[in-house]
Amino acid sequence: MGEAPAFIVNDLHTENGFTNGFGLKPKGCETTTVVGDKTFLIGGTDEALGVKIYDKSTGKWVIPTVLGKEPKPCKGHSAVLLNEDRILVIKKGSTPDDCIWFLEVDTQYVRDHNKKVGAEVVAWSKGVIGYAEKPVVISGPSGVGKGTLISMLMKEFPSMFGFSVSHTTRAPRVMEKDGVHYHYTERSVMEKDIKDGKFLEFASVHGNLYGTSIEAVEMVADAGKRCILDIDVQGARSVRASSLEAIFIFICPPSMEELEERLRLRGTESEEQILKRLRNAKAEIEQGKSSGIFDHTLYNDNLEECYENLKKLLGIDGSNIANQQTTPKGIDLPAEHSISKIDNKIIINCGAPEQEKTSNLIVMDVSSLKEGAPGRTRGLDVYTVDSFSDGLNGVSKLS
Ligand SMILES: Nc1nc2c(ncn2[C@@H]2O[C@H](COP(=O)(O)OP(=O)(O)O)[C@@H](O)[C@H]2O)c(=O)[nH]1
Ligand SMILES: Nc1ncnc2c1ncn2[C@@H]1O[C@H](COP(=O)(O)OP(=O)(O)O)[C@@H](O)[C@H]1O
Repeated sequence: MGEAPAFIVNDLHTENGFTNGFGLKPKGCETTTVVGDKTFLIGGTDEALGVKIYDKSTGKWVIPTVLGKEPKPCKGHSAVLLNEDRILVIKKGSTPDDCIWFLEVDTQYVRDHNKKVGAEVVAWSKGVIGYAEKPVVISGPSGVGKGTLISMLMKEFPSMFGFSVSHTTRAPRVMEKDGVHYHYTERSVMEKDIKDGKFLEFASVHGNLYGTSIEAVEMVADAGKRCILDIDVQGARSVRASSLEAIFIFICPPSMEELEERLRLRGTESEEQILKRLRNAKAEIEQGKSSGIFDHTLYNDNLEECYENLKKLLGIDGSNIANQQTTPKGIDLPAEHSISKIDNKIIINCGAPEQEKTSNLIVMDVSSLKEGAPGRTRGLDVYTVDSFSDGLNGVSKLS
């Protein structure tokens, strides 16, 4: 997902315009954005979304570029200039699950490559913007019960949470499945992927390499679920320093003796591995308590109590679960909307609010927009406000 789409253009330019179906005649659903001498006309056909450029200095239209066939075209999109090189196209998806998509167009690329046949729009991104809550990072020493608590959470709220499946060089345990518990991988392969920038974080833990790929986190986000990461303290530190905004929870054992007993009863490690894990546990607990990385510490003495406390932290405990959505809700974008930009905020005006709706303005804050994996954009903060009179400073913040 999120790959830049291939653009195959065959002899497009004719006297009358374009023969590939990208006439892009103004039909009310195209938008134009001016960058210097160039006017970028963004429009859709029944099959895809495309950009056509009018060059004022030559008085000519240049070859249109296909942005992509996803989301499936349907009426209603608009575009706004993000900065001098980028146009953000806001596009309504064709199904309620699609919510809003954003496609980022690298105008520099379109300008430079508009004469090429078979070019690719490199900086093309898309994303479903929804209410997905901040990812949850869970750390703690081996045997403390992280996996057990996460399984309970995923079992009770299967549509709310998604697990970030890490990569590791350690061998699978008897009951573990490749692609479910971990992606089991060769060290050389993982090291190359790390070099290629595919990992959000990685660390050497108990003698093996572990890492969270950007893809692992994005797959959960793309499914509209809240991402759970089970990673060690070093990994948590790296995520803290990354662009991923998360909640950091450290799980502590009631005592070292209890931790040892749990590890031994689990029966998944060799004696040598158990001793190594217990040695590492002391340092991990010290760092977990004092590093300032973690927002919360939970003691896992009684499992049920600890689980209830975890749910409380995540705002899904018994007292307010009735008000919680079990699936993230997307932001609805009406076909009729207007778009404008004020500083780092893009404001989508959805018209007068309907009775059951409480808000009519969607604000996309692009001030912390960051590049994600190739072809993706992350860090777009989206929230709604009821009207301009509310100001733009965080009423009903959604993500
Ligand atoms: N930094 C980092 N740590 C990870 C990752 N995945 C797992 N870990 C940590 O690696 C440690 C060992 O995990 P594992 O081999 O499954 O053993 P367990 O903790 O005893 O169940 C644990 O502290 C995990 O939290 C990852 O992607 N990144
Ligand atoms: N509160 C608890 N009391 C007793 N045993 C527990 C508790 N929490 C977890 N366990 C058990 O301890 C072992 C280690 O738990 P696990 O979830 O695998 O830890 P981690 O993922 O942190 O390494 C498992 O056998 C699990 O059933």
